Amino acid sequence: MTSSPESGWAVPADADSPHEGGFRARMDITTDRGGPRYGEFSEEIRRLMDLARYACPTPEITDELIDQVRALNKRLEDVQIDEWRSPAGTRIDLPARGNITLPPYEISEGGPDGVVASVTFRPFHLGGNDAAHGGHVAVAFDDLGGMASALAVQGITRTAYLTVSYRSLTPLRTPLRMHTWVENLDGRKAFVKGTLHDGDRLCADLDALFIALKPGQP
Ligand SMILES: CCCCC/C=C\C/C=C\C/C=C\C/C=C\CCCC(=O)SCCNC(=O)CCNC(=O)[C@H](O)C(C)(C)COP(=O)(O)OP(=O)(O)OC[C@H]1O[C@@H](n2cnc3c(N)ncnc32)[C@H](O)[C@@H]1OP(=O)(O)O
Repeated sequence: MTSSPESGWAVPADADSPHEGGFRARMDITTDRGGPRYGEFSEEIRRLMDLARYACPTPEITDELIDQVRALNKRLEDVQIDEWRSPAGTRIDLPARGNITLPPYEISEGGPDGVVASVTFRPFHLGGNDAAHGGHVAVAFDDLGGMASALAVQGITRTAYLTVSYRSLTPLRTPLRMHTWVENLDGRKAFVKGTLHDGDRLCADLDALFIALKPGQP
């Protein structure tokens, strides 16, 4: 029997939710949701994705894995909550705020000169030829560009456009340096630039516009 893909999806926000338009009425930045070992849990999920990406199981092992993953999914279905209160995305003590859907990064600088982070694309971010998928590079730029603009406007911003130029292959399994900064702030518009380097080699650069949301703006 296959499980429905919708089961356990999208828990709607309730009356206690801090959600208000595109803003978080309360910035619920946490370091304790999911417990002290939540980072280890996230890392095991990434490892699962890495191993699954390159696995070639026998039909018998596929049968066995389906049962095991279904049991894990059933356990996770029991602890679903809305996006505003899940540890993934709000655990600022963990790589990429604990958000397992982002390429894991660790921020070393964040301020008026923008954001500097070490980003490591994992085996599951493979595009081809042992290099990162360009879409995943754009995801990292979107998040860290969004962070640079949020710092500059002191509020939540949304991507209006995002252009990535791929200058050379982006390696997997290698700590890379991503820098994003606001080049020009014009009212609600934050024009953001960014670079991604492997040592001295430029892998990609960013040209993006982020717009500060108005209070209550959906
Ligand atoms: C819970 C706590 C978590 C803890 C977090 C800890 C710290 C948090 C800190 C920071 C956050 C961290 C990271 C950030 C994370 C993620 C970033 C990812 C962001 C995204 O991934 S987000 C999804 C993709 N994104 C969309 O889904 C956008 C869909 N879209 C819209 O929502 C609207 O379209 C919007 C809002 C963009 C604008 O709409 P609007 O109505 O507000 O404004 P309007 O249209 O009037 O534009 C105002 C001025 O921008 C110009 N303008 C607009 N668009 C333009 C374009 N494309 N090109 C050139 N100019 C443009 C206009 O021409 C005008 O210019 P002017 O004022 O000069 O006339």
